[in-house]
Amino acid sequence: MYLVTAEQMRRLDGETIQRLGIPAIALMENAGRVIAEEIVALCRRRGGEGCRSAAGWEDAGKDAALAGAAFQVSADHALTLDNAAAERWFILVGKGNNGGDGLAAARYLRETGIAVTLVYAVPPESLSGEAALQRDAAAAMGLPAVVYGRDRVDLAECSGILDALLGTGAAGAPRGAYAELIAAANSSGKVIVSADIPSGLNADTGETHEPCIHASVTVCLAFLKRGLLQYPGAGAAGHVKVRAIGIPASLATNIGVQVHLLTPEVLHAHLGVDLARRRSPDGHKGTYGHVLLAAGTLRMSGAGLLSARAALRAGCGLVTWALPQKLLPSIIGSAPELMLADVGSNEDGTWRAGSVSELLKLSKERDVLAVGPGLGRFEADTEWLRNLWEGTDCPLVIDADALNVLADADYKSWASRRHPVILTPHPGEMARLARITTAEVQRDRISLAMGYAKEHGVTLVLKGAHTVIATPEGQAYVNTTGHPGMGTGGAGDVLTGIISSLLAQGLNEAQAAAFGVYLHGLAGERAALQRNNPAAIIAGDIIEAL
Ligand SMILES: NC(=O)C1=CN([C@@H]2O[C@H](COP(=O)(O)OP(=O)(O)OC[C@H]3O[C@@H](n4cnc5c(N)ncnc54)[C@H](O)[C@@H]3O)[C@@H](O)[C@H]2O)[C@H](O)CC1
Ligand SMILES: [K+]
Repeated sequence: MYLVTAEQMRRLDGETIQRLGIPAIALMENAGRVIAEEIVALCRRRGGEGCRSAAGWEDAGKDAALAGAAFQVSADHALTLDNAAAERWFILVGKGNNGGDGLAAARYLRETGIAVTLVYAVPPESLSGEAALQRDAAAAMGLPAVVYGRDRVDLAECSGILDALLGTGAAGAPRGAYAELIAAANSSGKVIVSADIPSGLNADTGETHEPCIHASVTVCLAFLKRGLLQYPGAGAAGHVKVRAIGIPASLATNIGVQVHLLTPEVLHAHLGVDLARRRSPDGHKGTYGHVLLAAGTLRMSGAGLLSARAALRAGCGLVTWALPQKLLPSIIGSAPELMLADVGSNEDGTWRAGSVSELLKLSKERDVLAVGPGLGRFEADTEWLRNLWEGTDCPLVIDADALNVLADADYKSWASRRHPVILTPHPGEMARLARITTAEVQRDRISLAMGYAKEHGVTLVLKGAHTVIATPEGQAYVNTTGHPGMGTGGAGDVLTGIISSLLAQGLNEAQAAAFGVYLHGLAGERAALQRNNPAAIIAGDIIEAL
């Protein structure tokens, strides 16, 4: 599934209308219809109607077939509601096409028997184009209408509100009547369904203006808008339903949309990942790759252990953990499946810059080098990392403290590598890398990750809610697995282990980063189910759930 910006949506809209010749009003009709369907579905869930209607329809079909009927008259199930008379919806209508969608939805809702009242944010005469056609159709159908500011309206006097004030054409914070209606809708305490995006949301960045609708459901039209996956917008959108309105998905490829929702389908069809993870019957531990991990200090030995164990659980054949000598006594025996490589250490258990020659030697017979978890900082660490960057002939995964080393270096001047680099920063580490604040990182994670990956020629995994994976070629994937309970010490170390393991097994950098992030989140979800509470999980549980 594609994620688009408002600008890309305009182009897709234009292509459909101009190149395919589908009239704009047809798209708007489809939009109105699917919005109405989602409102009916919501009313059904609320009224406890469940699947009764669906079963009834099926039975009627069966009866007709048994009776040998030549034709069958049935209600439009998606727009049928048993308790319609109990529903009264306000439709908040803006001046643009978002308002037009709302007007179309109002007509469909009225047909189900739901009482609807149009609440115009602007005088209806100011609507134009397709929205004006919808205004006239609604008026011809006799739908009651009020104009905000001119007529009295109490938004609490309804069972639900459709927010069709502002969509992808909005610019800046809602003004005037729009702002007042949004504030009134939010404080009404009524369920709110947003058409396309919550009004007041920046469709691209996910920033919420003051005020912004807080929806229970957002019926997103045609393609997911990036802002619905980025916080705080993702929180304001509630449950997001993406519904087709007649714009072919293939157009997104034509106009060069490069951001995808990370689903099994995208992993398989777009990235070419073998989700079944078949292993060859005559494979052996050498077949599945060997990870070299440089991690851990006396104070943070657990980080290395978590990465190493996660790598093994994710399926690679062998893991060698290179670690400071002082750590050895406490680690020996704690993970018998691992191979340990003593690279010496300073008195206090920290890394020695001289360990680099040993690492370079070890890396020659390994398939991946992962550096950083629990590494700490040490003297001449920039030169140490530079040597690994320039001297290793295998993919490199850089995490945690090694990212901070990188942030201090002018690494764009380092020799280019034949093999890929994957960086896995959390927002704080990303801020140091990009030399901006964490708030600036979070403002538009997708654009930032895409820009950084392209500029620096790395595959970037920007962690956090909806982790973003960006490739140097300009593709990006936004993850949906995982939950806030995974914000726990060591979860990132586990991810580094998983990604490194997948690289060792022969996946390319985009596949390993995307599939690794996806699996990590899925394992976190499974661990939360096993524990009965997301907050209770610890990093080790994620490994065991893999
Ligand atoms: N993309 C599609 O294929 C389809 C989209 N549909 C819907 O159309 C909207 C986008 O419509 P557009 O007319 O471009 O813009 P809006 O309705 O979002 O609003 C523009 C309108 O609002 C006024 N305005 C803009 N910013 C503000 C502000 N900050 N405060 C107050 N007023 C503002 C301005 O005057 C403009 O006139 C999309 O989201 C879909 O819902 C189609 O209906 C189906 C096809
Ligand atoms: K809206």
